[in-house]
Amino acid sequence: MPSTSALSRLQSAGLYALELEAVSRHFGALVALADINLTVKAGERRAVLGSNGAGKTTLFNAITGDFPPTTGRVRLFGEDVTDLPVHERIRRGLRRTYQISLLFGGLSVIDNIYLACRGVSRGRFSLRRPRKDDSGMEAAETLLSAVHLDNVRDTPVGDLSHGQQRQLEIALALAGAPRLILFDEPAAGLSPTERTELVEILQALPDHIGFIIIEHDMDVALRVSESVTMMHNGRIFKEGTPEEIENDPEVQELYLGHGHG
Ligand SMILES: Nc1ncnc2c1ncn2[C@@H]1O[C@H](COP(=O)(O)OP(=O)(O)OP(=O)(O)O)[C@@H](O)[C@H]1O
Repeated sequence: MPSTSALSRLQSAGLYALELEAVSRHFGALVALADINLTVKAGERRAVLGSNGAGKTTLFNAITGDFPPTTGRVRLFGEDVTDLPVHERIRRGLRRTYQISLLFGGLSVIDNIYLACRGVSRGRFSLRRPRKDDSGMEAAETLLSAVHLDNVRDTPVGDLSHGQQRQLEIALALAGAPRLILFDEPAAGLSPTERTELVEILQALPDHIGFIIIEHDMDVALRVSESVTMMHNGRIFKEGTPEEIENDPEVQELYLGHGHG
């Protein structure tokens, strides 16, 4: 993983983690994304906001390749990945979390993280129980702490609270060497205390890991991001700093005034 000084070199060299050029996505006659131009710098933390149906998840699907764009180009770290499958984008450091849980409920917390670490490593996979000095296990222990789950290390995932499961999903997204993570509504269904913990976890991520967060909770979204993209009807409606977006009268009229967050 690059260090912080490597990050500043990348940024001063003008390297973008993500560049979307005239990206659109149609579902039959429905235009879910229309002519999206978006750049995210290496290490940048960006919130994507917008009301239901604005196109936020479709945007994530276009970036990951789950649903490739109908037109337009997607570049990751300077490389055109528009025609590459999902796993090739993962190899290049892209990760995502989903609104629905994809955890192995019968396995322990540490085993879920270990499997994620092994899944993205290039070594041979073994069904034997890992040794303590297994490098995948060391990485898993580090991620366990990063998401504040040390106290439930050996607990079956099915016995975790909803909030702990969301924290575990973040650990899985951190497996390997992520450079850009897409978080899809990580605060959904969390209690106020769990939201505070989520903010702490996201704020403490290493500087070189950039992320884009879709989040209806404005407080969470604005506290963890340095830039904000507002979407409306499949288009980018506004971009700015969290302060600019929060104080923008049009944003307030369109979004904040309608009971979101
Ligand atoms: N697989 C699909 N097939 C058909 N229409 C789809 C599909 N996925 C999304 N859409 C439509 O595209 C539009 C954008 O949906 P999208 O899920 O991206 O919005 P969103 O901003 O993520 O909303 P939410 O906040 O509710 O998750 C909506 O009109 C939705 O119904």
